[in-house]
Amino acid sequence: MSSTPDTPDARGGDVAGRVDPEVLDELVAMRASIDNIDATLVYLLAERFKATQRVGVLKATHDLPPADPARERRQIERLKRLAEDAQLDPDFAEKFLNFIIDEVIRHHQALSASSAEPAADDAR
Ligand SMILES: O=C(O)C(=O)C[C@]1(C(=O)O)C=C[C@@H](O)C=C1
Repeated sequence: MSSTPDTPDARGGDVAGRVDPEVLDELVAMRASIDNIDATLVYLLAERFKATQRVGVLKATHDLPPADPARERRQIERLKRLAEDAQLDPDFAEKFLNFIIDEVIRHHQALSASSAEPAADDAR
């Protein structure tokens, strides 16, 4: 099942039987941690998209442009500084944020387009 992390009998997957038990133990422990981190990322992204969905509705309702490049620049500079402090590659942080923002802008554009469509009753 996709939401089930590795079970003990699936320990190590491809490398089980090919490495020392201590190495396998560490690999399995690190994979358990990775499973938790990936789950957290999914929850965090879900919350972020809930917030941006609401922003998209506000923008569509009040005729605001889907993208705000100045806000994006400030966010990217801020996250690059945070990434450096956290020893994460700042270029990767920038690419990751841009990937998410591009998706958000697509959602905003779709909302604006659908709110600009005349309602069925108005199409006479
Ligand atoms: O803050 C906004 O205005 C948003 O629409 C959110 C967001 C983002 O995902 O961070 C997305 C698009 C904008 O260009 C800027 C930022």
